[in-house]
Amino acid sequence: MTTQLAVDAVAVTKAFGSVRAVDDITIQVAPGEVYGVLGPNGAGKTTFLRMLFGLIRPDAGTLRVFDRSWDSDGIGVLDGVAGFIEAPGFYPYLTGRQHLEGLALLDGGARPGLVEEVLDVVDLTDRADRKVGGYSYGMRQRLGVAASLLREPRLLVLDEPANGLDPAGIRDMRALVKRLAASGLTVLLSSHNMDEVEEICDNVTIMNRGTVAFHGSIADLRAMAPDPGHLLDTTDNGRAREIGAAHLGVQVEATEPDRESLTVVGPQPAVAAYVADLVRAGIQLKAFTPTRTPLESLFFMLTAQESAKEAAA
Ligand SMILES: Nc1ncnc2c1ncn2[C@@H]1O[C@H](COP(=O)(O)OP(=O)(O)OP(=O)(O)O)[C@@H](O)[C@H]1O
Repeated sequence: MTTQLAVDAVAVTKAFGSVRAVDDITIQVAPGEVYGVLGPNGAGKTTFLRMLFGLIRPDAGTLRVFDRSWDSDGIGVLDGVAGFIEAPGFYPYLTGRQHLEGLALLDGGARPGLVEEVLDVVDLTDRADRKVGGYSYGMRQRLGVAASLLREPRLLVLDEPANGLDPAGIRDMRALVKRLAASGLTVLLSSHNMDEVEEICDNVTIMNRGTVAFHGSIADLRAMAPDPGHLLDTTDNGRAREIGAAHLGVQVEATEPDRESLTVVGPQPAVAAYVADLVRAGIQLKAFTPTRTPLESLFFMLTAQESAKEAAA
């Protein structure tokens, strides 16, 4: 028995003039999973999602959603699919509830109680009768998700849902996506934040300049991640470097460009042993802070190398 894929995009390409925004991308999303499309600005994430929603057509490749394609099924592709590209738009003078009731009417009417249900899911019940003009950005994003849920979708597509949110808004949005995923909904989301994708996704495609830089599970990604790095400043950085040179498993170097502090890279136990040796040698730590997380470093490595090559050229 074959499982019908929620999204089955094979060798999809889209160019705008000389820019290949999406270049031979294959993305397959199984039902029930949370799939992340991760990449820096301009990687092609939104272009891919716009093709999925039929807003633009691919130049090449095939794109099927629950086994339907734009060519053979037209708008039927979007049966069971909901979401938004970039930020959802609302009328500031209408309340959250009025928006949802209006949208439900436009969509042919919602079953009784559904508006209340989706308001509850996105945690907006208390604010439902306030005008959207007074909503925070995070509340508007959540209202956008509520509007999508009115269609009772099987697949929810979100384009950088946490973009522009403050830390509390980011936390709430991630919690919401996790709740939706736990309810069995398939979620495809784009992001440029590695932590976000690690926290909420099962599988990920990392895009860079239209192409796939990595494709696989979050566990595979973690296995590829480099050792964590720390910025270290001590009362005697010269001696700290010498002690580092004698320590197997850690790399201690002057931090570029000013070389005033040290960068320590290595697996956590080796770094802890090195720091303990510094203390034993009477060297005091003035600063010891993590630089990028291992996954952030990996994301940077996967996506920055090509950009750096182009900049150099
Ligand atoms: N309608 C368009 N016309 C011309 N170029 C476009 C168009 N849409 C996208 N592009 C270009 O295609 C590339 C990919 O853009 P896209 O918006 O898909 O990236 P993204 O990964 O979503 O980035 P961001 O995180 O900034 O939204 C960029 O170089 C962009 O300038």
